[in-house]
Amino acid sequence: MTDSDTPVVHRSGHVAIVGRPNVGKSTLLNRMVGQKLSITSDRPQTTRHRIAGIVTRPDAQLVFIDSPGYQTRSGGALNRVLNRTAVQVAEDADVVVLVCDARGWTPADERIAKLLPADRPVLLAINKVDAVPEKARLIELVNKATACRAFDEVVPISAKTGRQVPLLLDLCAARLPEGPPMYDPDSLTDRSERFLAAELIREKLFRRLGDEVPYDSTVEIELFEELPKLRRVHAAILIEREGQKPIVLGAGGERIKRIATEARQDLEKLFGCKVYLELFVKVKSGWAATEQSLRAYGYE
Ligand SMILES: Nc1nc2c(ncn2[C@@H]2O[C@H](COP(=O)(O)OP(=O)(O)OP(=O)(O)O)[C@@H](O)[C@H]2O)c(=O)[nH]1
Repeated sequence: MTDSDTPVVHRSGHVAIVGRPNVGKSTLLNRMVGQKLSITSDRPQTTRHRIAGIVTRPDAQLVFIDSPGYQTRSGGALNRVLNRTAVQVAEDADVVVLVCDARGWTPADERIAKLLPADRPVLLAINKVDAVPEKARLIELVNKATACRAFDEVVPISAKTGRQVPLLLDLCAARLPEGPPMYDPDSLTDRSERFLAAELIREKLFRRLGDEVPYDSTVEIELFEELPKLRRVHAAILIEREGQKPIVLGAGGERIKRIATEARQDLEKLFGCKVYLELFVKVKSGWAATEQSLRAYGYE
C-alpha cells in the first residue's frame, strides 16, 4: 500500500483554553495561532471576551477559544459574567486545555479543574516551565493536579519560548472529531478587525498604565472604516470618573499618544496596511455596574 492509498482523516473542532487569571492562556493562544490575536499583560483578567484563534493544517482545523480567567473569589456583575463565559466556553468545546502555572498548583486551579466537564478530553498544560528549573517541583505539581481529577494528558510547556507547544497542538488535534474544516483555511480568527482593534488598544492601555489603570476602563470603537489599503479607527477609552482622565492622558497627553502609537503599529502589522488611529478619553460613569450595560459593550 502506498501513502496515497491511506485514507486521509480530517479532524476539526473547538478547543477551549481555560485557567485562572494570568497563567498565560492568551500567550499560548497567540503562540499556537502564530499571530497576536488575544491580548496579554502582567495584570490578571485582561481577557474578557471569547476569542477564536484558528489553526488550519492538512490533517486538522483547530478553533481555539480563549476564555476570561476564572475568578474564584466572588465579585460584582463583571466577575459573574466572566465566570459564566468561562464555564460555557469549556462546555461548548470538543477538547479542553486547562492551563496552570508551573510555579505552583493553587486552590483556584483545583476549583477550576473540578468545574470542567467530565465527558470530554481535558489536557493539563503546565505553562511557564522556563521559570521552574527544578524537576522535583514539577513532579510535585503533577501529583497534586492529578490527585484532584484525571487528565487525558499532562504536558509541561512554555508559551513564551514555544517549548512543547507543537506537541500540545498535536495532542489536541488527535482528540477532535472527524469532520471538514469549519472556517476558511485563510482565516485566523472569527473576530472582526474592529473587535481586534479594541482588544489591542486595551492591551496597550493596560501595559502602559500598569496598576494605575482604572480597573473598569474599556475601549469603544466609535468609527471603523475599511478602505482598500487603509483602516481609519476612532476609539474612546471609557473611564468611570473625570478624575481618572489625567492618569490616562499623562503630562501633555504624552501617555495616550504613546498608547495610540503602539496600538497603531500592532494594528498595521495585523491588518497588513496603514492605520489612522484617533484615540480619546470619555467618562462613562457606572458602565460596569449592571449586567445589562455589560451586554451593551459586547460582554456575553
Ligand atoms: N516565564 C513565562 N511567562 C509567561 C509564559 N506564558 C505567559 N507568561 C507571562 O504571564 C503573564 C500573563 O500572561 P497572559 O497570556 O496574559 O495570561 P492569561 O492567562 O491570558 O491572563 P488573563 O487574561 O488574566 O486570564 C504575562 O506577563 C506573560 O508574558 C511562559 O511560558 N513563561
